[in-house]
Amino acid sequence: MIGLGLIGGSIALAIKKEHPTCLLLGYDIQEDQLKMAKSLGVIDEFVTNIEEGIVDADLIILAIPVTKTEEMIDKLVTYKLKPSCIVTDVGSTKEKIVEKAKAFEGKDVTFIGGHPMAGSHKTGVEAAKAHLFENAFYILTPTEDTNMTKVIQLQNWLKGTKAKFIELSPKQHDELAGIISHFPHIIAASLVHQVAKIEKEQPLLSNLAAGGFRDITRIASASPVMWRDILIHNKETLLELLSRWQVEMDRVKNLIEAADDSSIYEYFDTAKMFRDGLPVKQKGAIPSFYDLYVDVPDHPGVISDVTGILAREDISITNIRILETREDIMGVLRLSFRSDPDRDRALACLTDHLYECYISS
Ligand SMILES: NC(=O)C1=CN([C@@H]2O[C@H](COP(=O)(O)OP(=O)(O)OC[C@H]3O[C@@H](n4cnc5c(N)ncnc54)[C@H](O)[C@@H]3O)[C@@H](O)[C@H]2O)C=CC1
Ligand SMILES: O=C(O)C(=O)Cc1ccc(O)cc1
Repeated sequence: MIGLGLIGGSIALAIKKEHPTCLLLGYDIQEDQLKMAKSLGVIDEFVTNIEEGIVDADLIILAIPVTKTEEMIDKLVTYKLKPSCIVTDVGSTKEKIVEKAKAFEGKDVTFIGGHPMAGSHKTGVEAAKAHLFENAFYILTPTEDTNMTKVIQLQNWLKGTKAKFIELSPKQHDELAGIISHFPHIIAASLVHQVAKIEKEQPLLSNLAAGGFRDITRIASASPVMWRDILIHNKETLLELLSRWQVEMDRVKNLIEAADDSSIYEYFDTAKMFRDGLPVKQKGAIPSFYDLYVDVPDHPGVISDVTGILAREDISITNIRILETREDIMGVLRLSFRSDPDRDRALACLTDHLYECYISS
């Protein structure tokens, strides 16, 4: 595993769960992440020299920022890898990476681009969870020349993620991920900038910034290094989306200037209908889509504290499960709810009580 942050760590845990006898070696430019990964049992051993780690590897996973992934591919191409080795990545963009990986062609190495479509605004191996990708889509971008046996082998390595594998072309991936993931991160950061600027004249503002503002800007707390790289990689898609967004904002501006009440109502109503109809809310969706994960300290009474908070708010839990509790580290509670709004309310009130909560899709 090259890169032992949130995603590398989570994938390593998921692989180890399904393939307990494999030897999992880790490499990272931050030695403290490596030591932490080893002491948390995320990897078996770490190496401080990449070549030493990869020489015998059946599978190499790149879990580093996307521009660094390109640089790493340049480096790996110059090394002698084990015959039949699979190289994959987890980067949030695919076109540039898959293009770069064409350099493996003609060698006995298969590169398959990958992107687990779940995560969090947190970084670092301490935040890694084996169940992070459960029920999430995991996009693979094999090319026409990719041997399908290798794709199946890779899916088998990654089985413990419990993700749903789908295949897309790198171009389609970047367009879709641009719309539903990359662009919202720009909007979230820009909303925060707007508040930060106005706060200079209105110091009360950030104290008042609660509820909806916190919900919509959670992702602005994500890693600036990672998002800088994603914007650089997906430039064309994002510039196109920004142009469309400006048109959309002009439309809203006109509606407000004209105090056009029925059109303003329509604006919110059609957005609500579309959002409420997103697949996670369709009947028959897997109930675990309404799961909420809560980090809890490993001490007695914590479960009744969490359930008590929800009971006082009249929020019903349909299932509760304790995941991966080990001594001395945080445990994780998986709470299931009947609906998305119930889960949203639970997230808000548990966060108010200082519990770290996250949704894994
Ligand atoms: N954070 C998220 O929610 C998701 C992130 N991704 C992708 O996963 C990749 C990793 O992101 P995270 O794990 O979230 O970030 P992270 O910041 O938690 O971890 C990245 C790790 O890579 C290491 N690193 C950086 N450059 C390196 C290099 N040249 N060689 C070795 N190690 C290096 C860092 O020291 C760090 O430990 C990124 O490409 C990101 O686009 C994909 C899905 C979700
Ligand atoms: O925190 C969130 O909700 C995210 O959006 C996580 C995320 C970040 C990057 C990805 O490529 C995929 C998922």
